[in-house]
Amino acid sequence: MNEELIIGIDRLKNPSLNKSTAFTSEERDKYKLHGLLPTAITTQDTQLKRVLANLHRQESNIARYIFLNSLQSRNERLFFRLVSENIKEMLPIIYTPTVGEACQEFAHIYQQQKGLTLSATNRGQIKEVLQNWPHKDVRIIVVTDGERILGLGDLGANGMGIPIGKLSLYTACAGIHPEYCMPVMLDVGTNNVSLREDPLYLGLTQKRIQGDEYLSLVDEFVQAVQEIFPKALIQFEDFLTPNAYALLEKYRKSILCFNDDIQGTAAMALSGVLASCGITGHAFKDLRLMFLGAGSAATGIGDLIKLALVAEGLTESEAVQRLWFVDENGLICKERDDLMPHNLPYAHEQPMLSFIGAINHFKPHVLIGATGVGGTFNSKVVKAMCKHNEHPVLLSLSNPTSRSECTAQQAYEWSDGNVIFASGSPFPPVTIEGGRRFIPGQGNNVYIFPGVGLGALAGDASIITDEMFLIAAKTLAKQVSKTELLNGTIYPDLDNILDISLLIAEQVATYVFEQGLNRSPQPGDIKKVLQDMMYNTIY
Ligand SMILES: NC(=O)C1=CN([C@@H]2O[C@H](COP(=O)(O)OP(=O)(O)OC[C@H]3O[C@@H](n4cnc5c(N)ncnc54)[C@H](OP(=O)(O)O)[C@@H]3O)[C@@H](O)[C@H]2O)C=CC1
Ligand SMILES: CC(=O)C(=O)O
Ligand SMILES: [Mg+2]
Repeated sequence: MNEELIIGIDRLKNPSLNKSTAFTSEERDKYKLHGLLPTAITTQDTQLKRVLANLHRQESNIARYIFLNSLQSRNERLFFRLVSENIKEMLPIIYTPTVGEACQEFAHIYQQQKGLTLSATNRGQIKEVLQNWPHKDVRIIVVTDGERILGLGDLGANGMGIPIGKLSLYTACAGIHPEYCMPVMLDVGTNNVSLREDPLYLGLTQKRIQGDEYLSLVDEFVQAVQEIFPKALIQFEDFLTPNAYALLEKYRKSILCFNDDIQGTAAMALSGVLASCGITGHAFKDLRLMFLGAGSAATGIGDLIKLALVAEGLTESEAVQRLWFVDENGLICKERDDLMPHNLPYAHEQPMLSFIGAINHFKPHVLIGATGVGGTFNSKVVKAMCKHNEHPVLLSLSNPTSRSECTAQQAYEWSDGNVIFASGSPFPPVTIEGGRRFIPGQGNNVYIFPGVGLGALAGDASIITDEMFLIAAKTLAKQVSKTELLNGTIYPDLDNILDISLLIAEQVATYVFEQGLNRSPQPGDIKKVLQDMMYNTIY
C-alpha cells in the first residue's frame, strides 16, 4: 500500500510512519492528524530527551526493557535513534543480560506480537503462514526454537525475545532497515515442565518434537523461506548444540544461512585473541588455547581458530595440538567414550586430566569459557593461568551475567591486575586494591553478526562461508586502538559499532564478489551500496 495514503489514527498507530508530536503543521493537514495530537510541535531531539528521561524513571532493567519494547511498537525511528545514539547504555537492556530475564518472563510481560511464530501445528502450512508476515521483502531472519536460550536452557516459546533482540541489533548496529528483518520462533514444544505448567505460558504445552518429526518441520520452514523470501539470510540462534550442528551441516552449502552461536561467536573470539597478541607480544601462530566447555560456542571458536592457524602455515594436526577442551567430565581426550561428533577432532592422545591439571600440563596462553555455568573460573583457575603467563587472556563468554565463568572484578583481583579479560555480558569498570582501574571489554557476537549479515545482503550472497567469519575477525581485531591495547582492552569501543559493522560488511561483500558467490551483478562501488542501504532514524 502507498504509505502516503495511510492517514489519521492509522498513521499514528503505524510504528514505522509515526512521528507523534513531531508531525509538522503541514503533515498534520496532509495526514488529517489535527486533534489527534497535542498542540505543540516538537523536534525529534525533544522527543529523545523525553523518552530518555522516562526510561531513567524506570526502576529495574526489566521495566526499562518493557518501556523500550513499547517505544519500538509505537515509534520505530525514535526507538532506533535512542538505541543507536546511546548504544552502551541500551545494549544491556535490549540485549544481554536483560534480554535473558525478558525471555524468562516473556509470557508475563507480553504486550504485543513482534515477530512470526511458527508452531508444530502449522506443519504443511508454513508457506501460507510466512505469507501472513506484513513485509514482503524480508532479507534477514533470526530463528530460534528456544531450546538453549543464552545459558538459561530450554525456555520454549519464551525464547522469542532473542530473535527480536538480535534483529534490533541488526538495525541499531548495522543500519539494516527494520522492514527487512523477521524474527521467527519455531515453537516445537518445550521440555521445561515449569513453563508447560505456567498458566500464562504462550507456547505449545507439549514436550518438544524430536528426530525426523523435528527436522522435517525445520526443513519445511527453510524451504518455504526460499520460496517466499528468496533473498533472506537465515541466522540460526540458540539451538541446542546437537541440533545447531546438524542444521548448519545440512544447509550451509546450499542455503544462505549461518549459526551465530557457532560461527559469529567464533569470529568474535578469534578477534579478541588476535588483538591480545598486540598486548602480550606473542605471535598468534605460537599460541596455545584452552576451552572450558565443549558445546557449540567453544568448538565453533576452536574450528575457526584452527582455520586461522592453518592459514598461518600450521598443518591441521599441528593446529589441533594447540586447542584443548575441558567439559564437565574433564579433558576431552581419546580415552573418553561420551564425546559428541563435534568434539572428536579435538580428542587428544592424552590421559584424562582435571581442569586445573590440564592448565598445568598444557600451559595455555588463552583460556576461553563457554560453559553456561557461572563461577567456573575460580581463583585457583585464574592463579594457575597467572603461574604460566605474565598476561593470561581470559574470555568469560557465557551469558547472561549470572552465567559468566567469573566476574571482571574477580578476574582482575585474582590476577593482581595482570589478566587480559573480556566477558559475553558487560561488566562495569573495575578498581582493584592499590587503586588500579580496568575497563573490561565485551566479548560478544554482536560485534560480528550485524556486519556479516549486512555484507551478505549487500553482496546478495548465495551462501555464507567460514572465510567470511575469518575476514570479519581480522577486520574487527584491527579496530582496537593502540590506546585500548595499552589499557588491556581487546574489543573496540561499542560506540563505534556502526562503523565497525560497515567495515566488516564491506570486506565480506568484497569477498562475496571475488569468490563469485553473488546472485546479482557486482555494483561499481560497494561502499556506496552500503551507505545507500543505511536506515535513517532521523525525521
Ligand atoms: N559471548 C557470546 O557472544 C556468546 C556466548 N555464548 C554462551 O556460551 C554458553 C554455552 O553455549 P553452548 O556452547 O551453545 O552451550 P552447550 O550447553 O552446548 O555447551 C556447554 C558446554 O559446557 C560444558 N559444561 C557445563 N558445565 C560445566 C562445568 N561445570 N565445567 C566444565 N564444563 C561444563 C558442557 O559439558 P557437558 O556437555 O559435559 O555438560 C558443554 O560442553 C552459553 O552461556 C551462551 O550464552 C554463546 C554464544 C555467543
Ligand atoms: C550472545 C549469544 O548469542 C548467546 O549467548 O547465545
Ligand atoms: Mg546465541
